[in-house]
Amino acid sequence: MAQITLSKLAHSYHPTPKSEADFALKEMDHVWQDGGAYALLGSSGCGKTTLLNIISGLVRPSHGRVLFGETDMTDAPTAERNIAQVFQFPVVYDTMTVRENLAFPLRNRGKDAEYIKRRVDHIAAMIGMEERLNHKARGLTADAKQKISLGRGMVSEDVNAILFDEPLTVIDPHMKWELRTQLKSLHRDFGHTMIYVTHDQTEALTFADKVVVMYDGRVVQMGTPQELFETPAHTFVGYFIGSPGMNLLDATVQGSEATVNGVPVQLGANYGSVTGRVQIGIRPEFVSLTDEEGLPFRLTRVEDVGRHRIIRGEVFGKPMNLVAPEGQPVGADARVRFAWQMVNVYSDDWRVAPIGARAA
Ligand SMILES: Nc1ncnc2c1ncn2[C@@H]1O[C@H](COP(=O)(O)OP(=O)(O)OP(=O)(O)O)[C@@H](O)[C@H]1O
Repeated sequence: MAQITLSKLAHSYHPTPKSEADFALKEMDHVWQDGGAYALLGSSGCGKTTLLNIISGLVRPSHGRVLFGETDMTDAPTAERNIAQVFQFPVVYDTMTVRENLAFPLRNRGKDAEYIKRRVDHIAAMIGMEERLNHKARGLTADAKQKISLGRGMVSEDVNAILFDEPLTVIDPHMKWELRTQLKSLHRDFGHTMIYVTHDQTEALTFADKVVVMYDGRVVQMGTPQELFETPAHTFVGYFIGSPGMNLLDATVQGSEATVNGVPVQLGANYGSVTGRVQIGIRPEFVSLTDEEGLPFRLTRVEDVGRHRIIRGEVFGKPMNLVAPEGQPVGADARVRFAWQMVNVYSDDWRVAPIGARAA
């Protein structure tokens, strides 16, 4: 197993890239810790698959280096990298049995028959295929085949990393939950470095210790689920993580006070003088309705979602959602106020770090 370092890594599929827009991956420097469970999250086309394929060696980066531990692997072929990769759709050998498919990576690495049998039996139990080990893969359903692909990805104990590219897309919802739990326990037992690509934030947040959010070819934040929730580093993280996402309002900020359309809003820290396009961000969980001072709120809709309600509306024409306890009355001329410790400040979409504590 190995720590993976991406050093000044960038990738363009154009032979002669002319501007940033020609890069599927913009320059990045990141270290993926040995043994970490990472989820790579972002909308379609943001570069997730490109990044995985660069780590596994299927794509050679046009710029920068990839290191495993201290070893430069940028030009090493896939076979030398000792990485297992599971794709969105099954890759199985139809003429082989389930057992032969699962054993394939171990045979390739010259493991002995007894070890192979033990590992294959163990993995077959994890993916619920013990009964079908001697069946040919041909004729199995797509979801059974995908379980074999997953099993084959997990069968080697000594891989540098296991990369999963939306592996549960074709799996039925109940089995999805079960397999995700299995992956998590596999990670606990063997401590493989795992990188798991998904569009789905629930999948990402339940699987990973660290969630890596990509937007437009960049990693915009690498953090724990709590960090992504409390201090989104970019407005995209605020919007993408959470349901509903973070509320954003244009503002001016001076010291520990923001002003939104002339109305003052307290902040939890001192930000000095912030320039650029300044916005304040607040999660719906930290917004409440008030009869006292606050920002004027125009209600548009109330959704009952089990134990709480999502109250949707507007503040100065901009969307403002809040999560409220079940049954909370909403007045026609309500105001909203924010838990000021939980307000974040953004300049040109990036979070601004406070420069000190708020003045008493
Ligand atoms: N082989 C290729 N040749 C040219 N452009 C490509 C190639 N593969 C991907 N791209 C482009 O690179 C960008 C990033 O694509 P990538 O597949 O890495 O994104 P993704 O986040 O994995 O998307 P998805 O979630 O839809 O799979 C996209 O603009 C895509 O069109």
